[in-house]
Amino acid sequence: MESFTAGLISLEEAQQKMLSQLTPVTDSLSVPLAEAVGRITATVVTSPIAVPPFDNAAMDGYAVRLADVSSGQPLPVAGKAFAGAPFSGEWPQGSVIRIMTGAPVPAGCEAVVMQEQTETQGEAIVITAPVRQGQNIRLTGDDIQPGHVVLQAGTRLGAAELPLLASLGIAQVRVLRKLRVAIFSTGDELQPVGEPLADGQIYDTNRFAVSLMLHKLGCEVIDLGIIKDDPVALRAAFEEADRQADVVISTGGVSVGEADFTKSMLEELGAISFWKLAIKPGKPFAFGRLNSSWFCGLPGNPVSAAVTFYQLVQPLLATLTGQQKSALPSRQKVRCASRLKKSPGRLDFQRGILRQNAQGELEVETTGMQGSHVFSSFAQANCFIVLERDRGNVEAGEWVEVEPFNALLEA
Ligand SMILES: Nc1nc2c(c(=O)[nH]1)N[C@H]1C(S)=C(S)[C@@H](COP(=O)(O)OP(=O)(O)OC[C@H]3O[C@@H](n4cnc5c(N)ncnc54)[C@H](O)[C@@H]3O)O[C@H]1N2
Ligand code: MOO
Ligand SMILES: [Mg+2]
Repeated sequence: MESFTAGLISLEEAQQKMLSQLTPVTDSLSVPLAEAVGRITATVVTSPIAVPPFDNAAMDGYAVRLADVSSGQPLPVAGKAFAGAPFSGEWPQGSVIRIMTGAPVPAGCEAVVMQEQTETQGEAIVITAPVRQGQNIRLTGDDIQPGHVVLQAGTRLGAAELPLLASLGIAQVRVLRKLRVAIFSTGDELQPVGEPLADGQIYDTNRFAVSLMLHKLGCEVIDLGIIKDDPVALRAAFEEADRQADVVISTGGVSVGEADFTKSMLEELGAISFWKLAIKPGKPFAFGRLNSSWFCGLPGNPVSAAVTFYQLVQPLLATLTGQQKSALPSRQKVRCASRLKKSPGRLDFQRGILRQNAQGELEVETTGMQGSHVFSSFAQANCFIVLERDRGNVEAGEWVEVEPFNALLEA
């Protein structure tokens, strides 16, 4: 292990230290379903009704009584039941009711026979297959009973959850207030996108990336812009961000250079929880507490900023909103089709393309240059290749762990 990586804390230790300090927000509001996409439930949601709300037919066919069927005689059709227009008349013994899928079954119905298992004889039908008690009847409440918990608190509402609530007639849902996240990037060299570049300047990638990911995660973003590498300006930005936000995220200036003031500012205005992790990229990530907000100092290199956002800020925000499903991504082992360069000492998040090879097996290939300033190879990737801290170079054909990107990084 390289000596200058010896004192770095592991990603797991950092995540544990960070997440164990957090208390989820509880302020909530009630919003209409159509405005709830991406929001997080503040309470459990229970069903006000049974689903299905009445016994109904699962097939187009005939509602029957078993005693009538056993006679084997042709059975006259005594009426019709449609979804939305139940049969309401008298149902004479020795007859059947024509019924459509979703229609309430008439009182006394013991089975629904699908029409393909019948033959018509004038005004009557003959059943051509055995009939079982209860067949093709969807019973009241067999999906959901009234009062049943359909969503836990801390559930992100998306295209599966919101239609479920709609199916229960729930028009409003109680959700957590949005987290307020203040962001700024630091660096004398940074220009906002859309401005011409002067000598020595580069475009501000990180604020754009961080803001975009925060919006995707349903946060309210307070964008404080680009802050110069100047302690006075930086202090003002820290204080303003702390006043306004639950979480403050800066990028850049978190290493040890002569224009890197982020860590000393955090020490001066708050308290550092940890700094410097055994991960690559993202080593100088800093986490701590300001007056009334949590602070994450992301490294300036754009891939480092994106990786630390993904691996640390994402679970932080999930925990602050009490989310049940862990935001920590899952990993799997696949064969690596490329040779990978790696020095022991840090857990490496290389960028890869996970795909099926000609034999139908999953394999991963590198996206090429892996420097923490090389955003182009990040943009081609669909997964991280996660290489253990002590591991050295990887030869083609070796097994590696991959972590497919979740929805945060996918289009
Ligand atoms: N002597 C050492 N030097 C460095 C170390 C170290 O351990 N010892 N760590 C290196 C690592 S690892 C990283 S990562 C970087 C982190 O640097 P900072 O967080 O201090 O960031 P800056 O110095 O401000 O910038 C680094 C790099 O990234 C560019 N940058 C910054 N902000 C943006 C932005 N918003 N958009 C696009 N690019 C940005 C900046 O121009 C620099 O090129 O430190 C290493 N050094
Ligand atoms: O940790 Mo730095 O992000 O290796 O480039
Ligand atoms: Mg620096």
